[in-house]
Amino acid sequence: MKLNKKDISKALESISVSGEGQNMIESGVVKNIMVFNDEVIVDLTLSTPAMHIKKRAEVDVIKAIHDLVYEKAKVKVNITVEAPSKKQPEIKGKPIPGIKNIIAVASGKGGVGKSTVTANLAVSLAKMGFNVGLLDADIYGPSATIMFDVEHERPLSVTVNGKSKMEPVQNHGVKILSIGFFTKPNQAVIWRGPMAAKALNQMIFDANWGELDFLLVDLPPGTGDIHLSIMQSLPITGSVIVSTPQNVALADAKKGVAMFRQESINVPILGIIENMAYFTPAELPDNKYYIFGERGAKNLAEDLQIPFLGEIPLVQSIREAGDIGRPAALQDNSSITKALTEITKEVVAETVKRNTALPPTEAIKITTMAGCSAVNKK
Ligand SMILES: Nc1ncnc2c1ncn2[C@@H]1O[C@H](COP(=O)(O)OP(=O)(O)OP(=O)(O)O)[C@@H](O)[C@H]1O
Repeated sequence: MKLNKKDISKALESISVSGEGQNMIESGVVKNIMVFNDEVIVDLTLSTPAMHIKKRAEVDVIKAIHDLVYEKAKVKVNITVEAPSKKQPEIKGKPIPGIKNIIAVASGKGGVGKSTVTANLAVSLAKMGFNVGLLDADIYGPSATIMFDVEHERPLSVTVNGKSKMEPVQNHGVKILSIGFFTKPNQAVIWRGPMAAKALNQMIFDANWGELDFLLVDLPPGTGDIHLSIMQSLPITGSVIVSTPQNVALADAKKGVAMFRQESINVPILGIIENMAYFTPAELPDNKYYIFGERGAKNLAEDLQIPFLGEIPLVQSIREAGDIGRPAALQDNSSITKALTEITKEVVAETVKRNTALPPTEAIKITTMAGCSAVNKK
């Protein structure tokens, strides 16, 4: 059987590129198609070295040609990886209409309070007048549903412009989607990179987020495959790293920084937040006990030349507030709320600085500054 190039190209249009919202032909991933009788050679250029993404691209091409053109075609797929050549941090992925800034919150080590910090940043931003979304991408231990007291809710399906979309659940002024909405409590879920990436892509691109000034993404701890998938499919404005001052946490935070700085990822780092910086007992509010060491994250920020965004003490009420689903930043005029507000202002200020230094794409413009004087800093 003699195949023709046009049919092959048409078949490849049925394959969508992860996170791009475009098909393989439109996105320019397919560099060349050669046809000799029943043999087809397809050259692809991908921007990610991740093994599972390369494998998926190859399988998708073979399947599309077999299903849509000729089931006995002999297909060969050549894949080259072209890492983005620019050294400058840059915004990647297709801008998501309506979402102005996407901030990834990462930690390296687990249990350092990344989700607690993300939840508090989200409500602080909402209190300042920003439109805020929170995407809980922590596939290993999603906790946003508990921290926002929406554990028993489920996102509804809505129709937007004829398309069915997932409506984020809303509480405390924040729109929330979490991998926790789709797993059963007490069930250990083992997500492989591609599965998790697919679920997350749906929560990002098939959700009705509406207009957002900030979408905070609570990443899983660590620096694995799933991070790579998220970073490379989303136009991430910048990342925030959370660490305790302890050496083991700092070592992992360093790996997190290295991951964001890696050439193929290259996401700007907005700064480091030191969580559990010291312990202050409620009955001795002026005493500080440096349980996990002193100034560790601050020193790390200096060493790596990354902005230090502030410190959060280890306080029982922060843990309690998270457990009852009312993040501590919602308390009126407490010293904790003030500390969290200051850190949030730093995050906004760094975002604005970052956006000024980057090309002004739709993905990174901030339009609402309501209530935030930090933006006029420096
Ligand atoms: N500053 C703090 N003061 C008191 N408790 C805190 C503080 N920060 C976090 N915690 C508590 O520490 C525990 C771990 O926090 P959290 O779940 O936010 O960590 P995490 O880094 O997101 O963990 P993982 O990503 O590994 O699931 C929670 O019980 C939380 O309430």
